[in-house]
Amino acid sequence: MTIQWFPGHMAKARREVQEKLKLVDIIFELIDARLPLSSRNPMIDEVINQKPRLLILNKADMADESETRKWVQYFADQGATAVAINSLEGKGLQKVTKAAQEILAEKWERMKSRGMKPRAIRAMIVGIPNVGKSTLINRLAKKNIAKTGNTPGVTKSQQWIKVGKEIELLDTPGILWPKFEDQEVGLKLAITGAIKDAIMNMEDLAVYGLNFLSIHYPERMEERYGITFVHENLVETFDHIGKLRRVLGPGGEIDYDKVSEMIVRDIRDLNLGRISFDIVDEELEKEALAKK
Ligand SMILES: Nc1nc2c(ncn2[C@@H]2O[C@H](COP(=O)(O)OP(=O)(O)OP(=O)(O)O)[C@@H](O)[C@H]2O)c(=O)[nH]1
Repeated sequence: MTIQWFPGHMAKARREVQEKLKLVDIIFELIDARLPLSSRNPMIDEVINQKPRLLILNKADMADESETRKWVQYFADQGATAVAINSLEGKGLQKVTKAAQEILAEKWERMKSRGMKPRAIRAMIVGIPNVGKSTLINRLAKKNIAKTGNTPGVTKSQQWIKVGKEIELLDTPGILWPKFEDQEVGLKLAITGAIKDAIMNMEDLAVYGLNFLSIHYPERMEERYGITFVHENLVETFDHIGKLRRVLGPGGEIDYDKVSEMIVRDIRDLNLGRISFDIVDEELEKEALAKK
């Protein structure tokens, strides 16, 4: 689904999330495990305004496991709880309930001490488009209540989905816009398929992907494309990959558009293995530099 995020749409999306905030005890902020920073809404802290939150790193099956572990620790160091899951196959979902209970444990104790009856934790899922909100809701509901790819902004009455005895989840997620301001973030979102290809140049994406691989995963690049770096003259690199993978036009010439598409597809289809595009050490370096 493509959403054009005009200022009016952003204001509306924000208002919709904030209206529902009153109904819930906790926000499940869904992010892409391959992009734990780039796939967050830039104004999320302001939007949810101190509401307790659990960070859920979805699509962990596609991310580099060692990076995901580091990201969970990174967030823990910042005092935030994060869990990694795979909504598509329903893996790790029990961590969501457990973490939500831990985050709200004190509040629940206080409620109990005031003689209030224990009740289920009320939660809502919030995240940028395509991050897997509907898939997770369906998984948690164990049946298809929320349709995948549903249209935002369609008014319907709120329904609560029971997730075991412990959690009640709003059936419609909050959809917020991704980060636009940073070109590299845009490339990361596009290469993982979070934003639509129509607005991205495939060649730019392929070149970004190859450069990223050469820095972070050179051995995988070597295995698939027989090279570990991107030649200064891009044509040489594309010629090499095109010949090796036989991506040729009708006259036997290299078809550069097809080579670009193939590289992007290879990355998205995990033909180069599980890749994380936000790298913890890079972020820590940036933070250290900013403090200087
Ligand atoms: N591999 C993998 N794919 C997933 C996972 N979760 C969701 N997906 C896929 O990601 C795509 C987007 O999932 P949706 O659930 O429609 O995402 P959404 O956030 O509801 O998207 P919008 O309706 O656009 O806001 C679908 O193709 C899902 O199958 C996951 O944990 N692993």
